[in-house]
Amino acid sequence: MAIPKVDLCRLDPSSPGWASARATVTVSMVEHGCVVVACDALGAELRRALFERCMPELFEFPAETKQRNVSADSALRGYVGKLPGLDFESFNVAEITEPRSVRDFSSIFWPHGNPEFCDTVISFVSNLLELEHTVEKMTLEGLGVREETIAAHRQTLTHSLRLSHYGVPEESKMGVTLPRHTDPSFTTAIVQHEVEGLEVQAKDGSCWITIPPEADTITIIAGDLLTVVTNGRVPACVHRVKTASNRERFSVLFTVVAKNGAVLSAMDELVDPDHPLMYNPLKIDEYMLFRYSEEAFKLSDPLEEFCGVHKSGSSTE
Ligand SMILES: O=C(O)CCC(=O)C(=O)O
Ligand SMILES: [Fe+2]
Repeated sequence: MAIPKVDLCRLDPSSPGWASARATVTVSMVEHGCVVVACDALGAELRRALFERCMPELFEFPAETKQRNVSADSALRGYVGKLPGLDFESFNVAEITEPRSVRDFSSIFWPHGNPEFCDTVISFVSNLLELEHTVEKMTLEGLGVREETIAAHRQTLTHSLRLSHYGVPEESKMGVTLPRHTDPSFTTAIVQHEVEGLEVQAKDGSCWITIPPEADTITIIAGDLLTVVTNGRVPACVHRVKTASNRERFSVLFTVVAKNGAVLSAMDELVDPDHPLMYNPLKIDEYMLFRYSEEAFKLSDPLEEFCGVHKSGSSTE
């Protein structure tokens, strides 16, 4: 099984192909909780600058330097070092659409500046922001959400960047370098480069579907927060990283998350007698604390446990 690829190259709402692309994006998001798009968001030169120069240089710095990528909000939004049994490390930079955030991050490593790094990341972010807007608009419009609701939803969003490095997988782990999970985001755009890894679980849980690292494609997966606002129409994508070819791997992720203090609830258009409310309103600060707790790590569906109507309905009766 493969996830079909949707061509969004040179497409805007006035293009003749918009409506059919929108329908395909919506079906893929509803069926798989993800969509693979062919797009011109990343040219060959931007890709090379990012993956062949910026990423290797960044991960070569010593651990003491890397650990200076922290966040005022929460340690979870900074550098995640190698955990026992997991040769995975990652930087997370919050509020990435602010050029100041890119410069502050780069100055940890290059106190005298690194214009190539900053320009590469700023171009990447601006292109991915546009792509993410398009996919979000298509998905929500395709589900029948009104323009005003989409505009109000945008006010709750902020964006972050995740730069990840995976070492050669241990033999005992069968190539799995990041175990099965969903993301606590609205959406995550995942850019792979040359080395395979991303796999999404089929809706019925029967198999893992490999997303090949093709140069012109970007995968956008739905996280828990999109499930809440779409009242369960878009399932959070269950995914993992498995590099069967046992190679080192880099990936870059552009993540759409909720602003601190946001309270998310299902969009009005998506709740009706045929689609009763599935999730109670979710306070993002509380959810993030819960998601990174030891308790939540053990759960197969932390969102349902946290705010599922079915679950809390039965416990408060
Ligand atoms: O590297 C990838 O392809 C996906 C990483 C991922 O799922 C994550 O960091 O949450
Ligand atoms: Fe993920």
